[in-house]
Amino acid sequence: MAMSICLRTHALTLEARLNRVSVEIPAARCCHIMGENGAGKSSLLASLAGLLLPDSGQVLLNDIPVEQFELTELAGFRSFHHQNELPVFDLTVAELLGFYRNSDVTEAVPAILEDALEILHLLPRKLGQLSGGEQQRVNLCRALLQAWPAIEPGKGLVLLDEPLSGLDIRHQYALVTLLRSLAQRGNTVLMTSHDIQISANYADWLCFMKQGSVIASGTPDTVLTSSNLSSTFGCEFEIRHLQNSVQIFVANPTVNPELC
Ligand SMILES: Nc1ncnc2c1ncn2[C@@H]1O[C@H](COP(=O)(O)OP(=O)(O)OP(=O)(O)O)[C@@H](O)[C@H]1O
Repeated sequence: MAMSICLRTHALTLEARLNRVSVEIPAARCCHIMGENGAGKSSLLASLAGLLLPDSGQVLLNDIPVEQFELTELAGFRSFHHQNELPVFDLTVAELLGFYRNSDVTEAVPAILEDALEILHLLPRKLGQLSGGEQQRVNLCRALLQAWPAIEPGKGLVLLDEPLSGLDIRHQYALVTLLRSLAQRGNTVLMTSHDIQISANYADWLCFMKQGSVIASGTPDTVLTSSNLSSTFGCEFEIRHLQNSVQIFVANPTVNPELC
């Protein structure tokens, strides 16, 4: 297997966003970061990408401080997908992807990406005329295409902020299956997620955040507990283990009784 990328942070601190976060993300795994709104997931992801400088602490990428990499060097092997970032101007999908596609990539959309994201039929369309979910798929394709020469042989780092948001259920499952297979090739994949059910079943590694801190991280069989879920999200959960999957039920959602 190609050498894969490992990420580590040491006491990463960013005022009111990250509070001395020390966490290790294993190489060649698909890691899902979970937590309530404002927990610090996007801030951690952007710091790991080398795009957000901490007030103190460090991000190490294969044991090298991330700030020692030139941004152009990072862009060659690291994909970064933000939420809602498609440009508003009047480009077609083909024109946008053309800007980001590395010249080593010969296909308009590599087959493995097309299988999951279904982009080809959208190529002639204007960006401003796409639905929200179509825009999200194009945006994900753009991020992966940019570093595809590194990702294809399993040497990439893929960081995606809420990639499931806006996708229909079929595309959600197609995407998490794609991401798991990219990790199996050797890529290190990290994504934030609000879908506990999908993350419980498709992550190799889970990271739970609360109020700027990582409160648990590890393989699902070690950290996917009702106690960790309850500390992270502030409601009660029941976890049922089936033969090949895990089902999560919210046992006691915290809502205003007057609304029931
Ligand atoms: N650019 C910014 N400047 C200052 N504070 C910010 C900035 N962006 C986010 N924050 C704050 O930092 C904290 C963490 O935000 P972050 O976006 O990392 O959370 P998140 O876990 O990704 O949330 P969500 O699930 O809502 O996307 C929040 O309190 C947020 O209000």
